[in-house]
Amino acid sequence: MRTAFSVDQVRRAEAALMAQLPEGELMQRAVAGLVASCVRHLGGRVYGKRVVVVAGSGDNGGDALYAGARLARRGAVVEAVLLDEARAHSGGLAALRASGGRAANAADWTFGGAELVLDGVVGIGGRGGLRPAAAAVFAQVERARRAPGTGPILLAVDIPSGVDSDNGEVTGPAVRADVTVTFGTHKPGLLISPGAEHVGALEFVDIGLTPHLEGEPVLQALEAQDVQALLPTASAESNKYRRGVVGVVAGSTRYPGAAVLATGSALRSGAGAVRFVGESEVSAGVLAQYPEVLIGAGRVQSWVVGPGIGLDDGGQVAAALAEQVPVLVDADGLAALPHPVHRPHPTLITPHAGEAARLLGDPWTPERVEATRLAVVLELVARTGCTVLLKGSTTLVAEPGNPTVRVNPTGTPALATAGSGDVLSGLAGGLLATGRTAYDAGSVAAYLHGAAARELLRERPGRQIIAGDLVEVLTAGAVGTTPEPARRGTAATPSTPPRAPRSTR
Ligand SMILES: NC(=O)C1=CN([C@@H]2O[C@H](COP(=O)(O)OP(=O)(O)OC[C@H]3O[C@@H](n4cnc5c(N)ncnc54)[C@H](OP(=O)(O)O)[C@@H]3O)[C@@H](O)[C@H]2O)[C@@H](O)CC1
Ligand SMILES: [K+]
Repeated sequence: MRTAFSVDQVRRAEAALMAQLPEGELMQRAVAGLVASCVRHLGGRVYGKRVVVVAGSGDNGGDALYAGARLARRGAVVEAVLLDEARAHSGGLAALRASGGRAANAADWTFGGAELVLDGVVGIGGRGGLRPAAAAVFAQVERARRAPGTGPILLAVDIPSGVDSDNGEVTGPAVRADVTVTFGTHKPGLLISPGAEHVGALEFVDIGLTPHLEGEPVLQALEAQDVQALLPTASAESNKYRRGVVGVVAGSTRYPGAAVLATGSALRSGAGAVRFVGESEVSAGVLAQYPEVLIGAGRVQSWVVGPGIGLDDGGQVAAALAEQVPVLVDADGLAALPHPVHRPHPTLITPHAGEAARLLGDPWTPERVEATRLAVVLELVARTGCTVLLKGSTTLVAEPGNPTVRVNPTGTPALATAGSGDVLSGLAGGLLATGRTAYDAGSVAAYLHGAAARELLRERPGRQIIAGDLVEVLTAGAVGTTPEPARRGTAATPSTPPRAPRSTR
């Protein structure tokens, strides 16, 4: 499980650890890891390489300047761009100069080419977007990166400057890195969109902070082995009723496909059986595709209600909520959700940004939801009393009474396709029938759903995924539970899901 902690938690842990260490030791640990990463990204050869260090006035700038100094000592040609010379990190700047590096003021600087650019403008002390001087520097770097030929690798120190560490919000210009090297713990802003799209490949440097991090993490990201452990296992005495029956109320004559997709993925969720309830024409379509489905009302261990049902004038949502079993409400069903929901059984809702905005009401818009996803998922939990899975590029799952939000690391923009949400609902609803909590069912389903898409993209890069393909590859337990190697992101293609080479925190 990867976890992420707030700036406050990091600051307290840092103070506790620093009290045990000689002055400057912690920063030098961070710098050592940073330099190792720079060397790797320079292809192992530093001598003669041109490195630009963009340094702000805090310790993030200090990290970058010390790294520049070490690279200069190994023969790199290092130029520091200082955003505020008078306030630059004095130790770092002195070290850089002593190692033969040059320093320029941002106002007088023009980019003359480099193999590597370090973003040391701000780290966890940053507030808001890049200020104009820093924005102008990175605009030059961006132009060089977009020009034909090989532009520099842009490596962010701790967090891409302009991204809010605590929540991934980006309220102004922000660095879009190829690589981010983060220290001590992951920060929520590295894992949640839109910030996550600025990170590139995420690398983690252990500086010994972990034992000092107190309180619950802000975020958890399941990893392959966590998902494996949370999946239902069929035992020798399993039968379909023991493994759980999931009831699906989905589709309509207008949207018959939603019924087929949600049922198909529910069948592959690990539940023992799927019961479908819907209009007779729609039921016939489902049965034609999946003869193993039970048709019509009956006992279930969970309900999925909402995908493609259209306007819920028949009280289908209310009827499901009245039963003594876990319920997942999605899509059209969300419009009929009487909230706050008061029931003693797990209730999972799975809105996308538009549905979330509608649930929250004025002045929320889908754009505002996308920009402030962490705050939104927590607000939805508070208002509805449900476990909430907020769909999107970095799907979040939050539950009442738990301060830790789960973020899904396997999402891909390729999942933004019609019917994809219906597949997710069937899968999560099926996991609910097997006895998983709403929190686990939602986060495991999101993981497998994303992993299925990645599987398809691996088979045929660039393919257009259709929801039916996802159903085909979704075999809970078989898909997406093998870790992938870290990949390098680029500015043009937003970050691959963060995967740290060495990481528990
Ligand atoms: N914690 C740890 O365990 C370790 C931490 N380490 C490192 O320390 C970093 C934290 O350093 P930090 O506390 O000095 O803050 P930092 O991020 O450099 O920013 C503060 C400065 O930025 C400025 N500023 C603010 N917003 C701005 C903006 N939008 N645009 C431009 N400027 C802006 C603000 O200026 P002001 O607002 O006063 O004008 C202030 O001067 C951390 O990320 C990591 O890299 C490692 O060395 C070791 C282990
Ligand atoms: K930075």
